[in-house]
Amino acid sequence: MTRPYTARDHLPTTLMTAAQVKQLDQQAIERLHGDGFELMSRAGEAAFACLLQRWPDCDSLVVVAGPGNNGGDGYVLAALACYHGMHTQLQTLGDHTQLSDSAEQARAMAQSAGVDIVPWQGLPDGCDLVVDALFGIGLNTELTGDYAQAVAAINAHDAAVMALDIASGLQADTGVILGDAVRADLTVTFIGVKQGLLTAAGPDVSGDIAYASLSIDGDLLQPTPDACQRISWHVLQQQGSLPGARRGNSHKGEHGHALLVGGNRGMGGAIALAAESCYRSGAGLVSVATVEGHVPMLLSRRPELMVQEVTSGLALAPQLDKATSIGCGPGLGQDSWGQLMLQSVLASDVPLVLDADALNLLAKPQWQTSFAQRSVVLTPHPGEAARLLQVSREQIQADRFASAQQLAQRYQAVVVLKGQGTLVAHPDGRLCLCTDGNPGMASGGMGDVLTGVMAALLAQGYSAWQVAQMGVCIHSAAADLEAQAGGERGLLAADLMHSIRTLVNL
Ligand SMILES: NC(=O)C1=CN([C@@H]2O[C@H](COP(=O)(O)OP(=O)(O)OC[C@H]3O[C@@H](n4cnc5c(N)ncnc54)[C@H](OP(=O)(O)O)[C@@H]3O)[C@@H](O)[C@H]2O)[C@H](O)CC1
Ligand SMILES: [K+]
Repeated sequence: MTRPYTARDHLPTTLMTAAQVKQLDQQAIERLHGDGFELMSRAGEAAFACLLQRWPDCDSLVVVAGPGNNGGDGYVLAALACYHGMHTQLQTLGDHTQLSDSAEQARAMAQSAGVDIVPWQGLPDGCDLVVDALFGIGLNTELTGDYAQAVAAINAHDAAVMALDIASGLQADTGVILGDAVRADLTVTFIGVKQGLLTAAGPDVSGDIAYASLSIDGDLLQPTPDACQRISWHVLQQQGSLPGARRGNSHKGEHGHALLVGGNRGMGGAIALAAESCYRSGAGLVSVATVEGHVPMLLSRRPELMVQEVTSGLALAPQLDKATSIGCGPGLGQDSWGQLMLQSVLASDVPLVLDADALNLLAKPQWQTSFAQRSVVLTPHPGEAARLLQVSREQIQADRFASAQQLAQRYQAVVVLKGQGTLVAHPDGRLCLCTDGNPGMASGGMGDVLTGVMAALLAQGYSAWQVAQMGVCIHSAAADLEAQAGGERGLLAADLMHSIRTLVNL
């Protein structure tokens, strides 16, 4: 059994915004007695080392350098490539007479190394590698004019692409693309891993990510309380934060009793998936409250389940009394039955995970509530999040970090904002980003499986904050293991069950 470990697991667990990195840049430069060129040289050297490791046979490259210090990094790298005997051309965009002192020194270094420095003229055929030194964390508006043309030319060229610090066009804080963005095979990011590399469009354009601290003093790299933390199954396992194997003398009563509410007419599969993943995640007992007609299907699939056909909120009450956690939403529907079920669930104080139609009902004005005194996890995808905040899906995705935090604040619950680079937000402002997961998860039922995992962990007594992090990482890591075994396309929600069981025991 391979343990989940992705290419992102070698990255630091503290993620940063552009402002936080800029502040570190300045502090580091102060400690270098104002010598910004020293730091820029280290950036160019680190990037060149990654180039040699990734493309040892690279013989010719074109560096596309912008008007700022990202361009400065490019000049340093070009000089090193030239010293190394590579055929090196550097094409400049923007007014190079406006270069900072550090970048001016780097330009002089490239000139003395014999780099062929010319204004932007398009990319020659036959070069092995294009280095994107157009923009880094100073990008502040959409790319236009020559910059947009250069990005399009880089993306159209058949050479490999290495981005310095961040793919140009990608917004460092949100992972949103400003107009267009370079699509890199490798991004070498400096000093701090920008949070935008790992969510929204970041993973689509960054390629593999290498991190270089530039040997700045360790005390500068200590995580700040408001920094977003990177999590994964591997990270949680290293921290000893996963359930792990059970003690010998335990019995089912100790592992909680989860109640799953949903499976309206025509949606029995959703609650079946949630119920099975709940058992597979270690719940001692799992009950299901659903509509008439689903009992045979559920019991034939999972005879261990206790299934009740519930027709009213009153009939749900005995189930609620016995439960140590509730998962409400998979296949719930928004008709009168679904509303009756949600009404009873909200009236209870049992730890709760809400998903799918439970969230869509909660978003309606007449359902508005908050959960300050209850252990609750909400698990919206961007569309459900948009309804919960009465904004558009585009607005949610425009700044996923802010959206997740707004939701947590608004509902006083832990929020899982699903999607590429799933985010976990706490009402007190804490924020995590999960780097496990893959596009194969965009298939029906994956959210139902996650609800079951979370209901099981809540039933076992973990806090909502622990449950959200563990649940997301176990669920995504299981999907990674299944995708590695059989491919992302055609990955089905039910495929995760075996790996979920394995990952809660490792
Ligand atoms: N010594 C250091 O600080 C180190 C920095 N590193 C590298 O530097 C970049 C950050 O460099 P910076 O100069 O702040 O900005 P950029 O190079 O990313 O951008 C250049 C300037 O371009 C302007 N800009 C922004 N957006 C656009 C746009 N859409 N179109 C045209 N021009 C744009 C902007 O200037 P303004 O005057 O408009 O603000 C930018 O300043 C960092 O990413 C690292 O690569 C070293 O790595 C470490 C040392
Ligand atoms: K760049």
